[in-house]
Amino acid sequence: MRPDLCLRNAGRRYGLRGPWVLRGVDLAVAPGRLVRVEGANGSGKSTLLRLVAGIDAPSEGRITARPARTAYVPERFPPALPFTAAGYLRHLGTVHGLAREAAARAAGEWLERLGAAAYAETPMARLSKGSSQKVAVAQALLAEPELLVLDEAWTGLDTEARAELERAVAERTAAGGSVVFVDHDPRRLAGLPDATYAVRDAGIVRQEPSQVPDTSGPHVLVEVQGPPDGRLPEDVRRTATSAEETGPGGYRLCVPAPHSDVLLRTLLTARPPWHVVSVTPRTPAPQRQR
Ligand SMILES: Nc1ncnc2c1ncn2[C@@H]1O[C@H](COP(=O)(O)OP(=O)(O)OP(=O)(O)O)[C@@H](O)[C@H]1O
Repeated sequence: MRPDLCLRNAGRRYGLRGPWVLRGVDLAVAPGRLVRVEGANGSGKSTLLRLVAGIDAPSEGRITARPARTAYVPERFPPALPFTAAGYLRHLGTVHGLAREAAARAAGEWLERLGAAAYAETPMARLSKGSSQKVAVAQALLAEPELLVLDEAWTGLDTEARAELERAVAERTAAGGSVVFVDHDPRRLAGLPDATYAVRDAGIVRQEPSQVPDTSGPHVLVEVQGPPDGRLPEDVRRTATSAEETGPGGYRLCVPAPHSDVLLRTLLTARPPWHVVSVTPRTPAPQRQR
């Protein structure tokens, strides 16, 4: 099992005498964990994420056990690169260690998943802001990162691509990857993070988990049947907003719609596999998030 990524007494300031943006930060991120970072404008969220991702080094303290396959979506992506979208992704794929063919395949798959296949051969400098953001997201997902760091990565994406990125996050954590993210929308992945930290006064403060799970946004109800003494897989318990026992080995799960694919795959590939009795949208249908 991969060790936790750890920040130990980490501090960062810009310039030799600049004020400390972060100081004395201790943070551990375990495999498979989803961590949200929040805080006021200019509090140091991006600084913390750059340290976690290894884009920037701490001015003091240490960071240990960052996985080799770490990927990062920056808050601002440089779009004026001398590549086409697919060319850039193929290049990044090989930088991330993929063979050329695997990089080309992954580039195509992610452009397709994010709804940007039509722009594959468009020069990066000519992409719209939204398409450019899709490329920024695709480059991070290409090589199945063990640590994925997302700084406002949803900003600028259309509704479908936002949902796809939520699915990709669920896939990463289900596969044992860690995800650390900042998003201005408090509903983003609501109810799913294993921990939330607020950046405040140059430190981080762990936030208490909300007592009431956030059930806003589209959900689906999944009825499943396992062996009579079957325990729901841990990943399924974490992904579901609620799990009501309906009989020996039977459960009615309520799950945020973007995570239903991953939840179903986890159940169907469990040993022994679970039987999925029904999958229905939760009614009354909540308002679609815009
Ligand atoms: N490269 C840099 N050089 C100098 N100062 C910087 C640099 N990057 C960030 N800062 C300063 O560090 C502080 C924290 O910035 P940071 O971008 O980490 O905060 P943030 O919480 O992500 O902000 P926002 O919510 O506005 O994106 C700010 O005062 C900012 O001006």
